[in-house]
Amino acid sequence: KNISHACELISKAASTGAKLVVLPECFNSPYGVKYFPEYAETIPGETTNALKNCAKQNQIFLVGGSIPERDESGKLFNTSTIYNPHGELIGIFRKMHLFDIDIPGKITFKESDALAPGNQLTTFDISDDFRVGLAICYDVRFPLLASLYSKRGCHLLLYPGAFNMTTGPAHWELLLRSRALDNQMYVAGVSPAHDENADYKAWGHTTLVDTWGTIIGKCEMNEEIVYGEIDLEHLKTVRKQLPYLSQQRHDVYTLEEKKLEK
Ligand SMILES: NC(=O)CC(=O)C(=O)O
Repeated sequence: KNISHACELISKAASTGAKLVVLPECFNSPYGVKYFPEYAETIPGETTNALKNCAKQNQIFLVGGSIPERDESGKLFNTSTIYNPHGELIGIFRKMHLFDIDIPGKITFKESDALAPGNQLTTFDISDDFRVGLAICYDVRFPLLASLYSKRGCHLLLYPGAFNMTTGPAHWELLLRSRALDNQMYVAGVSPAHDENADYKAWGHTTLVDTWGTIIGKCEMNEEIVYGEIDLEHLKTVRKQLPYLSQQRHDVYTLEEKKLEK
């Protein structure tokens, strides 16, 4: 049901002219450690086959939020898949920082009880001068990861993510706007809608922020498609007027990406 609903909404977004569509974290399953083994799929599998067809039929770039993935060795990951308008799988990203937190009386979550972390950054190009980077939810709290994407030349950073009713109101928007300003990039956080009957109650509030840190697309807690324009001229103008990305003191400090095994 979730997969076919996602495909309906993807087609709806594409029919209004969307060229890139992004789904939320864990859009095909409940979000919770006990659910991951039950709902995990291989790639290719039922969900990714449907997404592939959806991207092709609608001739769009599609970022398939995330799904619980089971790899060939049996390990589980929180994984996002990316398709081009021909329906080809052009990349995957596995959540790098697992959501292990304990706020007594509010929320305790330990993704690492079920999942393994990914070790690799993932970018894809929409055109010669438009590069997109991808990370998932808790990854937004790690500014060095976003800076590495900036170093790789990204213009837009996507975070399929499901914050909750404790951390969502406090941090979701602030983090998305911070990552946008840190790196003078467009940033989108794409959340499942709030479901009062779910074990994990998502904060919702899908949000798109521009290079200046302004929110240019947003919804509340209910299900909604959020639309936005990525204006690369605006990005260039802001970076020219406020050139702090090129004013970093790499003679004093530096950031290095390490290449690890998958
Ligand atoms: N669900 C997450 O991965 C992260 C989250 O809710 C938070 O950082 O807060």
